[in-house]
Amino acid sequence: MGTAVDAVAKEANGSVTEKKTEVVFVLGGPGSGKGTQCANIVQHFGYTHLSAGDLLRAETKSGSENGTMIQNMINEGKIVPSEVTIKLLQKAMEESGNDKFLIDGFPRNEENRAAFEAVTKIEPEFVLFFDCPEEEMERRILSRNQGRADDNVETIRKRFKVFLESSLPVVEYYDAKGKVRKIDAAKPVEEVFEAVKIIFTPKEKAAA
Ligand SMILES: Nc1ncnc2c1ncn2[C@@H]1O[C@H](COP(=O)(O)OP(=O)(O)OP(=O)(O)O)[C@@H](O)[C@H]1O
Ligand SMILES: Nc1ccn([C@@H]2O[C@H](COP(=O)(O)O)[C@@H](O)[C@H]2O)c(=O)n1
Ligand SMILES: [Mg+2]
Repeated sequence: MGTAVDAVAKEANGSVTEKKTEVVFVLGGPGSGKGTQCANIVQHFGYTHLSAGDLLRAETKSGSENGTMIQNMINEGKIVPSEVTIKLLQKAMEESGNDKFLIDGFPRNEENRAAFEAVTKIEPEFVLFFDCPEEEMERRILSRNQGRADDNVETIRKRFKVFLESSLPVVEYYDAKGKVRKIDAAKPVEEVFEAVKIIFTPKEKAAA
C-alpha cells in the first residue's frame, strides 16, 4: 500500500482506471458504541470494518512473536506501537478486496496518526466521532460480557485516561481540519444509527 491511489482496475474495454482507497476513521471512548455502529454501516453502505483492537486481539491468539507484548499492553490499556498495528491494518486492507474502510479505534494517539499517514499516504475522508459520557461508557462495558481481559473496572479507568490524554487530541487535530463528524452516542442504538446514516448518505440522495 504505497499511495492513496493504490488500486488499479482494468475495465472490459481495456482502459485502466485508478481507484482511490477511501478511509473513515471511527473514534470515541471505550464502550461508546464504535463496533456496534460500524456493523450497521457495513450493512447499509458497503464498507469493510477493521477494528484495530480486534486485529490486535486476534494477533495475541495467533502465536506471533508480538503476542505477549500486545496482550500486556491491552491488559494495561496502553497503546501498542504504531508499527505493529499499522502492519495488521495494511494486511487486512489488502486481503479484503474492498476499497472503502471503516477503521475503528485508530488512530489512538499522535504516533498512530502520523505513522499511518507517513506509511500509507492516506488521508481520511472524515472522522466519525462518537461522543458519550464516561458513566454511560463504563456501564456499557461492564455489561458487555464478551470475555475481554480489559473489560474490568481497573483497566477501564486506565483506558479512559489514555482516551482523554492521547486519543482526544487526535480528534481535535482532525476537527481543526474540518474533518470531524460528531455524533451523540449516549442515545439508544437505533437513534445513534439514524444520525450516522445522515452522514454517510450522499447529499444528492438525501435531497431526492
Ligand atoms: N447506543 C447504545 N446504547 C446502549 N448500549 C449500547 C449502545 N451502543 C452499543 N451498546 C452496547 O455497549 C457495549 C459496547 O459497545 P461497542 O462494543 O460497540 O463499543 P466500542 O466503542 O466498540 O468499545 P471498545 O472501544 O471497548 O471496543 C456493547 O455491549 C453494545 O451492545
Ligand atoms: N490503535 C489501537 C487500538 C487499540 N489498541 C489496544 O487495544 C485495546 C482495545 O481496543 P478497542 O478499540 O477494542 O477498545 C486498547 O485499549 C489498546 O490497548 C491499541 O494499542 N492501538
Ligand atoms: Mg470496539
